[in-house]
Amino acid sequence: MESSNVIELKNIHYRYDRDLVLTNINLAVPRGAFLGIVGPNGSGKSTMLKIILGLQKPRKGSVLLFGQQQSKFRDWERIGYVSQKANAFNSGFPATVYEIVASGLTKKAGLFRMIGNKRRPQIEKAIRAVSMEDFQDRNIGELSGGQQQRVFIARAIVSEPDVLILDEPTVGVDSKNVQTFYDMLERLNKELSLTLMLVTHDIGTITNKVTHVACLNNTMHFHGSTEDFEQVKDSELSQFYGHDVQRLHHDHEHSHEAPTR
Ligand SMILES: Nc1ncnc2c1ncn2[C@@H]1O[C@H](COP(=O)(O)OP(=O)(O)OP(=O)(O)O)[C@@H](O)[C@H]1O
Repeated sequence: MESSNVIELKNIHYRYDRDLVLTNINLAVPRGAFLGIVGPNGSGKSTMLKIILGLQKPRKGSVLLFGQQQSKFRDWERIGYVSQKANAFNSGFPATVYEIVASGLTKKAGLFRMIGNKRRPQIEKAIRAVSMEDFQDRNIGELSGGQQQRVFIARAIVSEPDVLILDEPTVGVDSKNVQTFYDMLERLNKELSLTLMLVTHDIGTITNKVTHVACLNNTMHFHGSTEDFEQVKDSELSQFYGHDVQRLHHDHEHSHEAPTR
């Protein structure tokens, strides 16, 4: 039977040149989880994602994907990825939303290979999943940063992966749309049973969305369920970040409290 963890890192060490960027990293992502990875700038978050994706090779430790050693793993279409700064198009970029999403089906062949009409329902389903159906024929460069990011998520899920990995997807999303963006991710996680792994600085916004949290600062300071994360004291978090952090609490958290009188 396949492992219940879709991704596992065991005792990972990584350095680019001199200093260790990642030390003794252990992480297990259960099937169906929505994991938020937080940490200060330069703490190794993107590097950890690149190791999972096989783009960087760790000095020490092992990576398991769906229970299989990464070196033997071939089903890369099961893992969708949207990199940082994926949405940096200028207004003249000559491709429509539909074409960009369709290109997710021909990753090896490049952006503009023609795709037959029989794939149309699959492409339209991915566009609907990110609520961009009204913009299907628009040029990508004419959309806001947040809308472009949705299109890149549709491109990453059009091949129906089991896991979607996102590196800071709310960069370029204006603050009033961040919440609806996370609502959409929560919907993808629940309705499509898509395991989500997301690097973010929005620690306050994510704690009422994600099921698991990982706090990384070269080593793994915390990794566990959101309920357990709620028990981590704010003072410990500030210590780990090196500055004050604001953490919003669950909306429902106080509604269960007994009235004081
Ligand atoms: N290609 C590279 N060559 C050398 N050092 C690198 C390279 N990429 C990243 N680093 C260094 O590795 C460390 C971790 O970088 P990484 O991008 O993984 O951090 P991050 O947590 O994703 O940061 P941010 O939140 O700023 O995106 C940083 O000190 C960075 O300067």
